[in-house]
Amino acid sequence: MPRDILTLPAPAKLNRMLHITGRRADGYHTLQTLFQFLDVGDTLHFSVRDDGIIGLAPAIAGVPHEDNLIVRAAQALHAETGCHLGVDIQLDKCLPMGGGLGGGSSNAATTLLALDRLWGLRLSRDRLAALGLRLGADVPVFVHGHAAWAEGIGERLTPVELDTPWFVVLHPGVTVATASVFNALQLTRDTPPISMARALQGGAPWRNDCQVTVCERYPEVARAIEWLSGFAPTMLTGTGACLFARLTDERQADSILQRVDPGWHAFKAKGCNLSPLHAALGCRLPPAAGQAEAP
Ligand SMILES: C[C@](O)(CO)[C@H](O)COP(=O)(O)OP(=O)(O)OC[C@H]1O[C@@H](n2ccc(N)nc2=O)[C@H](O)[C@@H]1O
Ligand SMILES: Nc1ncnc2c1ncn2[C@@H]1O[C@H](COP(=O)(O)OP(=O)(O)OP(=O)(O)O)[C@@H](O)[C@H]1O
Repeated sequence: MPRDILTLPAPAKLNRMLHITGRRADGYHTLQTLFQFLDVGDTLHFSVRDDGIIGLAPAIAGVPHEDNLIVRAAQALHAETGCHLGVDIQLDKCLPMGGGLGGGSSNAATTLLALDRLWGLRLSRDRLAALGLRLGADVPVFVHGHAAWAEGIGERLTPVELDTPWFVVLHPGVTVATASVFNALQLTRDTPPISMARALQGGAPWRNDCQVTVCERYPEVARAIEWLSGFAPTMLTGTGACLFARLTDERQADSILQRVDPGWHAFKAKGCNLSPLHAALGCRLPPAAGQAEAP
């Protein structure tokens, strides 16, 4: 008898603002960022198996099985709990890789939450987030599932309520390696820390400290930002290459999408304060510490 299949989303995230405030001894950069989810993303289908094998299909071109964050998340649960169950996972990949939308991290978080449920592990969200942090700096926010003010390397999270506009997200067709941006000599990495309240109340304009460096190295990103800024305020997410414009309504998004350069890939999406993953799992919103309108 085939087992039941659990189907869950792995949404994208945006960094609505991103400040780099320093660099730790281990090379990782300390950030202050506002994370928000989008109502679009990848989809994963899970089916438990008894033999401990972790199957994933289709493979992602250029990412060996053992390096895939989905497989690494499942293996991390095996190591943490001694569980001997396995799983077959089917991945419907929609999000661009290395786009600053956190697709790999989101895939990992969805796997952690799905297998926690399917394997009957009952680990706390904090423990799953700590496991996830070893896989990537963005995994904890996807595990906790609420829009958040993040500090540290992105793991110290405070839930917030942000405005939930429509966005156009544009991928300018170039791949940006996160590590190369963080290693750039000219990167701004000394932005003075601000309080969460000040960020949320618009006391400092929302910007992304990686944007200048990424635009210098990738002229196509600069060209795309200039084009999209002609319609609405536009910013890089994460270390790029994707950018997003915050719109007044869905019709404006549709109108922009009709004019996008054929060499670029763009889609519309709505901001969400509760992750679509947690909505699918039936989780309630935790109380938010702060509320904001984009300044
Ligand atoms: C910039 C953000 O997109 C903001 O959401 C994320 O912090 C990036 O998170 P991520 O893609 O999950 O990054 P990781 O896979 O953890 O790290 C990739 C590489 O980026 C650099 N890195 C990453 C995050 C960080 N806070 N400081 C860093 O210096 C490190 O060289 C690291 O080896
Ligand atoms: N399941 C996965 N999905 C996507 N990328 C994966 C996956 N597993 C491993 N990777 C690797 O992780 C890299 C980063 O992928 P991801 O899509 O998370 O980047 P990103 O959108 O730039 O994320 P971030 O905003 O966190 O920097 C990919 O280039 C790929 O080599």
